Amino acid sequence: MRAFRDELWRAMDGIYQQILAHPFLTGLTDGSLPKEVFRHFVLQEAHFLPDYARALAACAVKAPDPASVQRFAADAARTVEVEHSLHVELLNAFGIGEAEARRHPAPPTALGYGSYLLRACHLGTFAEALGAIVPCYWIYARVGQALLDRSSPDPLYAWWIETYGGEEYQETVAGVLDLLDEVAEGLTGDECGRLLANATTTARYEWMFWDAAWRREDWPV
Ligand SMILES: Cc1ncc(CO)c(N)n1
Repeated sequence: MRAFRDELWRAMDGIYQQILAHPFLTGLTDGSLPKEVFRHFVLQEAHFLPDYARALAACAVKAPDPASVQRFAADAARTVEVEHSLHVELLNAFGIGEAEARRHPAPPTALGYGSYLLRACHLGTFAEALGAIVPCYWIYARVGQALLDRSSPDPLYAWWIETYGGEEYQETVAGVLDLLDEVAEGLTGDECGRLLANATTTARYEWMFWDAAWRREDWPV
């Protein structure tokens, strides 16, 4: 029997290929990505990560067994503690204080993506929430892996690539994918369809998040 994860990946693969080809990511590996663009990406992350952590916590609330509750609660805590603190360091590297980052209103795509995740994880069933959250993990893990060999001549960009391409993150994601396959066994066709639709929306937002950083997107009015 084919694992359900293969079906989920098929729903995202076309979008993933466009992510890899995006000038943001090709610029990371050849080091040509302008610093102001990466700075904008970090600012978007500063706004997005707290919502992402809350969405993970909502998954913990709906998780069907104690081990899964622990997995999502731990990832929510890690998102707040590790990722946010790393990004605070990056913000400092760019001379953006935490207060300034908070003062800057969340740019449209970062706000839209975080709001969508919260909506999907709060209003959906556990399976629907999982559909929305899995691509966040999986696309970052695949992007990190794909960029790892080429890495980057820029130490800051190389650090970013190693964070997501590294073994620890890969193991975290492998655990979530095992859970996805397990959960999918008990779903109806309709539930699988809703899970996959959410995954596609998240994959689109992932592309949009990089593209928004590339354009240094802000509110037009
Ligand atoms: C936009 C975005 N998606 C996923 C992750 C994975 O942690 C992240 N840090 N940021």
